Amino acid sequence: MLTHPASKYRAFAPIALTDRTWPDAQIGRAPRWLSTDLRDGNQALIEPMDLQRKLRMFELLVRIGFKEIEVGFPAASQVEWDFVRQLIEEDRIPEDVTIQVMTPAREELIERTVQSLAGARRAIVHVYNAVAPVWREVVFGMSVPEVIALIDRHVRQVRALTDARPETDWVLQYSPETFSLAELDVSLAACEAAISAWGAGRPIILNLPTTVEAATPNVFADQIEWMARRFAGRPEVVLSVHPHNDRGTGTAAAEFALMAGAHRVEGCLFGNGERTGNLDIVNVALNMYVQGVAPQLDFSDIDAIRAEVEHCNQLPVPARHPYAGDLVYTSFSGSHQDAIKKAFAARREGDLWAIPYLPIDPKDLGRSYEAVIRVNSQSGKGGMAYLLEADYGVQLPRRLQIEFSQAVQRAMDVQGKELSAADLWSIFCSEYALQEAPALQQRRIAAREGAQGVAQTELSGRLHWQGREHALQGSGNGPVDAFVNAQGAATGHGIRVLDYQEHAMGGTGSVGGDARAAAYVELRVDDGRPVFGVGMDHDIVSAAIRAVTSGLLRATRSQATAQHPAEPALVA
Ligand SMILES: CC(=O)SCCNC(=O)CCNC(=O)[C@H](O)C(C)(C)COP(=O)(O)OP(=O)(O)OC[C@H]1O[C@@H](n2cnc3c(N)ncnc32)[C@H](O)[C@@H]1OP(=O)(O)O
Ligand SMILES: CC(C)C(=O)C(=O)O
Repeated sequence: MLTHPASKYRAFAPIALTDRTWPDAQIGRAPRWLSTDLRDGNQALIEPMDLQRKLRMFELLVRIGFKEIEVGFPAASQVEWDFVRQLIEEDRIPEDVTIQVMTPAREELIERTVQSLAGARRAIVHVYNAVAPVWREVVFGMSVPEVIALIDRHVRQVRALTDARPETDWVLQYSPETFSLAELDVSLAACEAAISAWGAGRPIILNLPTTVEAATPNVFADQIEWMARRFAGRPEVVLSVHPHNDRGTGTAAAEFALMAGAHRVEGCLFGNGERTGNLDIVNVALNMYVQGVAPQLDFSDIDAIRAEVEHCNQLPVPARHPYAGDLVYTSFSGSHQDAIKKAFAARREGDLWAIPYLPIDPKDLGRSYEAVIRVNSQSGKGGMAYLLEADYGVQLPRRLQIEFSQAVQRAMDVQGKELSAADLWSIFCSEYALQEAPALQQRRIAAREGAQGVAQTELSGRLHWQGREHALQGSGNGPVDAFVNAQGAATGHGIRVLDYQEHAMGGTGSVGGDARAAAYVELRVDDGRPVFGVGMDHDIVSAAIRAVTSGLLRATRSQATAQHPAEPALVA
């Protein structure tokens, strides 16, 4: 790269429009949309669509709700011609949909283009020619007056050919190609030439492209406002824009252009198109949607639409693509997951959408919440807890989440890749000894009145504990207390319950397939550090008893590790 890029590249000159009004405007309703997937999108494909793929794309665009569809460049190839003929002859164009076809301003191509539309109810003939200096000087070798004369001649030709076919309702679209790079007065003169050759008062679409993005999108907005002022009060003129994305600002250019007075927007689904693509219509439409404006296009099943577009274009939509990529509703990082989890818990039916890090409800686009949170080394306790609750129905107390996240981090350090909900569940089951913690056999529980009329619980049973069968007997102010006392007496450990929580189980917990209840107990054993135990069983008392044995098992294991630490691993 150059140290002084100014020696090779020139800054785009700003537009002299000091009284611009567009920065204060708001987009309050959907524009007219034109999909050019079948033309500009198609001409950029490694392998342009065949008839079958073109038809699938057309039908998809109709289902989404496009009312104007550029179906091809009929003079370019047999497939393009045949497709236009197929749509017309097989009566495949819905009543409320208008097809558009494109031709350069070249006599023989215009003739064939208009012929291709024979029998259409309504059609837009789209004529273009480049108007910017490099094209005038280098590509065509034409002066400005010659360019204007060329437009006049070719639009008159379109008029004569279409007037001869009155059975079709004709609209002309004229594009000063390379508008973004051209002098505004030349573009204006080109547009005026097209209007007068087509006939003053007849419907015409003036389509202003950023054929190649050349400046920041505010400059394009200035260009559009400058042009819009010249056509104000002329209802037959529809001002359309056709942004590309060379600077990565196609979406901003389209939005600013709408604020600056454009009525219509051309683009492609997911931004397919020449080079870095055409404007991504899905992006602009859904940006509107999340501002509360109905875009009049239906993306309720975004994944099915994406799959169909990928099939037709034979190009993938990247994982980070706005609104549609695989990963765009997924958070890996702990603080994001924590905020999302809390906001979902606080959300009530009918609330405005206000979930941190999720600008749109994925369900509106047919996405589930499943992939919203995924766990890797950047994740914290909130994400793990969310996945275990969503998939296994366990509602882990906050301090247990903190304890468990350390076990997950250890697994992550070894494995170094993403952990699924099933992976987390398996770590959870082994960490809390859910399979190993024994149940109390031959359990008997009785209530009796103790001293001063205080209710007491008597508990007895048999517990298989560390290779031996213990006969347990204890009393307390409830079954958990009675069991703790009984187990402490039988095993010789001093056990204190610091916290106890329980809940009925939803989800599909796979420990004890019929588990209906979960219990979490925080214990201090023999004055060691607090540890959690977890139990799941068909009733809450059995779950609580398992939780205490799980906690005791973990505490005694960690005491053993502290007394006999493992040999330090050898570092290579
Ligand atoms: C920005 C856009 O997306 S515009 C749309 C671009 N889309 C496409 O090009 C896809 C379809 N195109 C095609 O199939 C072909 O390019 C066709 C059928 C249009 C033309 O093919 P060809 O006649 O072989 O011309 P080719 O594409 O090589 O080059 C363009 C020629 O047309 C000339 N030309 C372009 N516009 C005009 C015009 N208005 N009047 C006279 N000549 C013109 C160019 O100067 C060049 O001529 P040259 O070969 O004498 O230098
Ligand atoms: C509108 C037409 C001419 C176009 O595709 C472009 O300029 O990018």
